[in-house]
Amino acid sequence: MIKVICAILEKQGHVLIAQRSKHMPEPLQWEFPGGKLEPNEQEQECLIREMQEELALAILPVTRLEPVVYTYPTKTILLIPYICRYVGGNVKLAEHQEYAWVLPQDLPSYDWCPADVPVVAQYLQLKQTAS
Ligand SMILES: Nc1nc2c([nH]c(=O)n2[C@@H]2O[C@H](COP(=O)(O)OP(=O)(O)OP(=O)(O)O)[C@@H](O)[C@H]2O)c(=O)[nH]1
Repeated sequence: MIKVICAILEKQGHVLIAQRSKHMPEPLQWEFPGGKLEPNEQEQECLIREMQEELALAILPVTRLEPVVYTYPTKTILLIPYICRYVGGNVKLAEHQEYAWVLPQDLPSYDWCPADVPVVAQYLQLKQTAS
């Protein structure tokens, strides 16, 4: 099973989401940015590296959410989300087609990678409980 770490990056009440390019698996679907855990890498370390490589952003992982297992036709992934704090930088896209800073309540209206749908639900549930 492939472990994928993704960031729910919060900044000023908005959350960063990214659209996969048409050349990537799951083309044009939206995701929480991140990537595959490399051998001998800690989850938080992976996320910090991926956010720098893919978006030129410095972040700090804060809260680990419940991982989601999802089976695509050719692979099974374990998607591990972290709520993250923005530290610095301006978004510079290296791989994605598009990005957006969106209000939490608008998250469900995007065309998500299927593995992310329960992550969005979990995040909104957590926000509701916290407020
Ligand atoms: N980064 C990220 N990947 C996700 C999410 N949801 C989801 O299903 N994935 C899947 O997890 C897999 C690994 O993500 P990745 O960004 O490192 O993968 P990739 O296939 O583009 O990388 P690669 O070309 O280096 O193998 C992809 O198949 C991607 O579609 C998500 O929210 N964030």
